[in-house]
Amino acid sequence: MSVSISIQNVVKKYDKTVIIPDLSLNIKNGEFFTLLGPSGCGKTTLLRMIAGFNSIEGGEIKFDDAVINDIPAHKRNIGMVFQNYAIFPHMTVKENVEYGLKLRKVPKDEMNKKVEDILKVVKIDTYKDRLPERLSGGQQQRVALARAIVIHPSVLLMDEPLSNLDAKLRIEMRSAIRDIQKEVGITTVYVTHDQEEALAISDRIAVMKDGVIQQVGSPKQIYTRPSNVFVSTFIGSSNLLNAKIKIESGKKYVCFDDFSVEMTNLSEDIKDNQKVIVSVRPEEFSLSDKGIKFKIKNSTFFGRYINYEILPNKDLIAGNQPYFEFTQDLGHVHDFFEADDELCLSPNPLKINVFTEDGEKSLIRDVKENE
Ligand SMILES: Nc1ncnc2c1ncn2[C@@H]1O[C@H](COP(=O)(O)OP(=O)(O)OP(=O)(O)O)[C@@H](O)[C@H]1O
Repeated sequence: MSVSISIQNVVKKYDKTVIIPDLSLNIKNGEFFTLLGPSGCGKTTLLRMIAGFNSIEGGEIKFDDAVINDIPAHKRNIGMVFQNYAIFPHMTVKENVEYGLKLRKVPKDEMNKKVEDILKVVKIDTYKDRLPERLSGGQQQRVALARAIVIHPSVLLMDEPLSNLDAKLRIEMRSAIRDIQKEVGITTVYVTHDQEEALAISDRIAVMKDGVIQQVGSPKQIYTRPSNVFVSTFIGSSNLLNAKIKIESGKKYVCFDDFSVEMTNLSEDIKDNQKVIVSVRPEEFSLSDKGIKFKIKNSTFFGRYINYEILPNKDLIAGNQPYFEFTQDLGHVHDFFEADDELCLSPNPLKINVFTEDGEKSLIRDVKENE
């Protein structure tokens, strides 16, 4: 039986070093939930706390209503899939998948049926008598997945399961994993530092930094309405511009040098003259007669679109990004810009995000840190 996971005020320390100071999170039953963040932010540490491989120095973790802090890993009924497939090399595919059921002393007929079924679900039934050395990386990861889910775990935990696969196979496997998870319906916690993978695979994502959750939301919420500058730059690319708020006759504007755009979704408490950071995604700019002036530094042709590295007036550059980006879809475009060309770009006021000067808080109405 799949369960919900409630994590309340958990603390993780290694000796005196605090890795997770105080973290709370609720994961719904059947949900595909991803922990996303840069290397060292504590994703694996948290996953191992849920699994029971790491001690918990404060707070509690519950599966449904039961506190599991002191329940040993082998009694938590979890399935795990790791980056290095961790399947037994001397056993066939079928034997690997049977392993957990044999440990649980499942009767032979029932075991055979379960193994046959799961091998079909993960689409490796035709290789069932092969040894792992004769399987591709993707097929080996399917075996690891089958072995994890055949025992009907309450929770499936996956730690960077696609890291060892090449780019094309990663894309193929991430949709396979998503389909399989939906079919079996097991609550899944997935760890990755790959933001594109997280966007493609998850129902919800928690973005972490230094052991602290920055935002929880659906991929769309996190991408379109990040709750702070860190999330906005960690997920996808964002151009960060210094700007100032102008309020005139009840209308609110974001001003960049001599160009301004009216915004209708800024929060109520925003002040006239307030300094802000505006984050604009490369696809949220459009060419315009009036706009922010940029100079082309470089371009990269991707076939379907072209990506320009561009630079504005240096007073507008917030943070230390070496260049800005502007993406042009090539569907209707025939002329390309060259290095040193100048252009005016207008940001789309419905799409851009506005943050406090310190980058910590969104100033867009109704942006939530936790949904
Ligand atoms: N056994 C340990 N003893 C001491 N410190 C540890 C231990 N395991 C992890 N850490 C530290 O805890 C922090 C978080 O590590 P963790 O592996 O959870 O990060 P992560 O977000 O999963 O990173 P990655 O994406 O690189 O795997 C790091 O600073 C790491 O050095």
